[in-house]
Amino acid sequence: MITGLDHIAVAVPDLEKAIARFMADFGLHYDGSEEVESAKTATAFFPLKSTSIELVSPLRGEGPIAKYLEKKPGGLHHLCFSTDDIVADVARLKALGYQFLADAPSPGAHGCQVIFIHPKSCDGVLIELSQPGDDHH
Ligand SMILES: CC[C@H](C(=O)O)C(=O)SCCNC(=O)CCNC(=O)[C@H](O)C(C)(C)COP(=O)(O)OP(=O)(O)OC[C@H]1O[C@@H](n2cnc3c(N)ncnc32)[C@H](O)[C@@H]1OP(=O)(O)O
Ligand SMILES: [Co+2]
Repeated sequence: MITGLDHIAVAVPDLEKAIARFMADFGLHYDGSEEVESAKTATAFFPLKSTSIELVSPLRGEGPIAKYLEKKPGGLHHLCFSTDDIVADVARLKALGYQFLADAPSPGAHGCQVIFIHPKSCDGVLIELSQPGDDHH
């Protein structure tokens, strides 16, 4: 079931510039970057008490964030909820009529299994569900 808010994602055109901004201007702890090949997205995380800010950026100019940035200079991109049983939550939400953007969870950052719900299923907000991998502490 949903156990918490895993992260809020901000789409940025220039990941390095945004990392420097969140470190220098907002004093957040930069926890490293990760290029998620399967999602064609470059990510950088700034853990906060019990959640994180995730920066998401095109990977080599490609991926869903590239498309998103064609229309907007950047912005709040998605909410990600942590779950301790992503398969059960997908089945439950599908039965409630939510449209998922994939048939099954796929690898996300930090070895998590993730899946997305179409914005039109949730008042225009893109929702991600994320289940930590086995080695997640
Ligand atoms: C998984 C690695 C990492 C992690 O946390 O571990 C990440 O979070 S990676 C993040 C990037 N990956 C994704 O976003 C995957 C899911 N996203 C998608 O499949 C697409 O971006 C999708 C389906 C949300 C939109 O696809 P696309 O842009 O090709 O379609 P449209 O432009 O036609 O958009 C359809 C409709 O949705 C609105 N839209 C698009 N993006 C968002 C958004 N982030 N939040 C809210 N609404 C969004 C768009 O404006 C269109 O609305 P309409 O009214 O029809 O114009
Ligand atoms: Co995310």
